[in-house]
Amino acid sequence: MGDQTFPFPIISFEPFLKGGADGKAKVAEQLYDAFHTYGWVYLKDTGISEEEIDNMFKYSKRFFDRPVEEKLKHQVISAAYSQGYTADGAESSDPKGGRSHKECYEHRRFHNDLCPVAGGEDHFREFADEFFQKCLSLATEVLRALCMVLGIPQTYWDDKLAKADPQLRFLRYMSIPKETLEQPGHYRINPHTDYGLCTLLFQDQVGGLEVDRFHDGKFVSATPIRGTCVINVADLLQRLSNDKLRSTRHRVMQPRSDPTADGMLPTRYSTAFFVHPDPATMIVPIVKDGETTPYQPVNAGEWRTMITSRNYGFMWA
Ligand SMILES: O=C(O)CCC(=O)C(=O)O
Ligand SMILES: [Fe+2]
Repeated sequence: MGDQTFPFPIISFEPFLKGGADGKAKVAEQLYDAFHTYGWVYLKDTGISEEEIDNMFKYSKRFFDRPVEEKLKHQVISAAYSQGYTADGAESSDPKGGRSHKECYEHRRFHNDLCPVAGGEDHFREFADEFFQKCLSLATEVLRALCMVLGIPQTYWDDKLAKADPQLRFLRYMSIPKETLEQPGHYRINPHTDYGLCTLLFQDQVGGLEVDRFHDGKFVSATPIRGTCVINVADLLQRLSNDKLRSTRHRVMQPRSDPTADGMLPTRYSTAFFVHPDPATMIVPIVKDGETTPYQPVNAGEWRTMITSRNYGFMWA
């Protein structure tokens, strides 16, 4: 299947942020349709500008350009506390043991001790706190929009997000030989679903992100579009919505458009914001009349620690 036509909806969020009741309802419907069909949407006019995104990537690059010994001082040390740096290949959600060639820096608003020291040379921590807040505001509005179509009160998320501890993840996919990625089991990031409520994703212009839109193993390119933020449903929202919203598999491969002249893949940067609710939240499926559910209620905090331990497992084995 070629993807000449862009395979995902691009939705302006402005009518939700600034419009009246009709505008809000329309955006909520559009989001619901996209999340129901694909689990995946491109949002524009999010309130986070192109300049702010460019600036965020500058901070990210400066962080990853630090010497590896320094980055390792901030290494993630516990699953309940997934905060800090993971080096190339250190995290993988592939049950078959696939290798993901990336480095990450996870920033959270609580338990911040592993963060690079506040006021450091480029004020990375202060910057990350600020960007985190912008992402949290946007995510809160997106989740509120979904209340309108899921038939739950607008206030539903208030207590679940007040003490929520989402995760802002800066990623760098280092430049590696194209040949390396062509070996079986090697990825920039292996196919996976995210495991919080939803994820905001900002990507640079390199490309390579792919999505299994209809859960049939046929991945299509989620091409970068400047100034947009990709939003995807993750496992907890799928459970909560009793499968009405789909947590969609995705991966990062070599960009389809490329092969580089010297056989090296270009460095790629992306930044994800994984929206996890307050760890005390119970995720109880919303089951409408006449429906059944395959899901038991789960505690969001235990769920997160369980999956984080699995993904980072061997670091602490
Ligand atoms: O880098 C990307 O575009 C995707 C990252 C991702 O899927 C993740 O970190 O869960
Ligand atoms: Fe992901």
